[in-house]
Amino acid sequence: MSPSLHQTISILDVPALRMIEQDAERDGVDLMALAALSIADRVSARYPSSSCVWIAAGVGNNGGDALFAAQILHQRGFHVQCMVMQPPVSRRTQAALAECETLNIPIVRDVALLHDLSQLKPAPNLIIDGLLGIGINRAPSDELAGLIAFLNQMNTPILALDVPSGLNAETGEALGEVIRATDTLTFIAQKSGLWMADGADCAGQVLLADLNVNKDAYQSTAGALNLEHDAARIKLKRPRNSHKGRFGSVAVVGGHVGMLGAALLAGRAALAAGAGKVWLNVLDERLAVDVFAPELMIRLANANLGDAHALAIGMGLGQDEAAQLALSHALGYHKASVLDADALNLIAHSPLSETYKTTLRTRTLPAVLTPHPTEAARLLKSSTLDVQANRVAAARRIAREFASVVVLKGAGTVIAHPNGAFKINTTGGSALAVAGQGDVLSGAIAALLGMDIAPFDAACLAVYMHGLAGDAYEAQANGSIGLSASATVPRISSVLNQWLL
Ligand SMILES: NC(=O)C1=CN([C@@H]2O[C@H](COP(=O)(O)OP(=O)(O)OC[C@H]3O[C@@H](n4cnc5c(N)ncnc54)[C@H](O)[C@@H]3O)[C@@H](O)[C@H]2O)[C@@H](O)CC1
Ligand SMILES: [K+]
Repeated sequence: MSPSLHQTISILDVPALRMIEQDAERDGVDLMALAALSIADRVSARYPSSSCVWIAAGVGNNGGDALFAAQILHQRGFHVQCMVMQPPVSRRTQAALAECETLNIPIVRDVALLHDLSQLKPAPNLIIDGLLGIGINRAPSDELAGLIAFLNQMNTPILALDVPSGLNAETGEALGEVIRATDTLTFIAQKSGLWMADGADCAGQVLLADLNVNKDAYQSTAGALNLEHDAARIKLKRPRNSHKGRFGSVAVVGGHVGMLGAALLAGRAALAAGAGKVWLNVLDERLAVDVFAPELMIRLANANLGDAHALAIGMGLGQDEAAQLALSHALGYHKASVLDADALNLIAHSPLSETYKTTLRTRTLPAVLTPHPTEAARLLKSSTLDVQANRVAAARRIAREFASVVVLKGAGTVIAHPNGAFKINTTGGSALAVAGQGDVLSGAIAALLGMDIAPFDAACLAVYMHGLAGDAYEAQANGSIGLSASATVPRISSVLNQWLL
């Protein structure tokens, strides 16, 4: 999707959407009519009125949106074919169906007839999915699942209404068979499930029809999409009259025997993201120089860290006693810090675990923790499945419990602030799902922290830029395979420079 830049696009949860629905009803605002008009306008803008549109409607108000849109499209001359497998339970949807009947819009009511329908000519140019919206509360029944599977295999663009049917709007979890949409036209506000977990693959291009609802009074979840960031841009702009001392310095603490690569990647990424100076404080004493990045200054893990503005701790750190001492040493400096990998594992489970937690909780400047789902599960003493089942809730809980900014990586990276605010990232894809990308991201976050960008902003911006680097690769390579973490490093500089133009 390409939401307009430099504005906050808020995410609402289902209770907030329900409140809006009730308030609109009380005030006599017909949101369903507005939704139907926005659907019809979207279709009219993309397809000539000679097009054939199949419209699948469910028993709830999602089906009502679809059936009222069917009427408008029919009146505009589109060749409309509705599918209503079960009698509507929603009063408005019942009324919409009755009006479709009055207008003699063809309606298929028996799933067994679908096979015949697939033989119909003309074939559809577009399928509109109004089967299930935010009211889904169980996996689609066999009959519904059959219809969803049938529509998915039609090889026809699908416009999902509000949410692809079968998807949990908040968690992004597919509850069973789920519509794989080309586009999703979502109403009133963004939903987190459209951007994460299965939603990242099922929602397609996400478009927002806000139905003119003023959402200020309903921001219960304090969530938003992670887009570009004007405040950080000001900090990153470089006057001609500059010197390296103005751009902050970073120390990477990690790189135990056999795991030096992680520290090297983080260090190189910090340089690529604009850090003025970067040290590698490593546990493997044998590393004298990075011949591919000789500007990295190498010293031992327990060396003085007082000269660094920001620390990246944990990349290839290991978990032995030396690693624990290095973590204690680094945390003792109370610098702006990003903690990843083994630093997180040691915080979750080690003899010094409670000490580390207390240090994090008593910091004046929150640290940034960057767990992947399994590391998040260790921090929460739960399971990876539980974390993935509600990524926003997991990220917010870690942020609260550890008084830290949290970057929960994965499809739909969640950035959570200890005060409950969160963002869901809108860039990046499977190109970044390879070894070493976490080290690159941590290095980039540390570079921004070193420039005195606030932890939550630094995390949001680095995640966004890292995702853009992945997207640029996918566009260039026509696919997501083959981007190494090392090759991502120079792309971080490219996207930052382009963004600062
Ligand atoms: N919230 C709002 O203010 C607005 C909502 N609108 C639409 O209304 C939708 C929400 O309407 P509803 O609350 O009626 O919810 P849905 O249209 O999602 O449907 C809920 C109904 O489906 C049933 N159901 C749930 N899971 C099922 C399953 N797996 N298989 C079969 N049936 C299942 C439920 O028992 C309930 O009867 C939104 O997604 C949106 O499309 C729009 O009209 C615009 C305004
Ligand atoms: K839907």
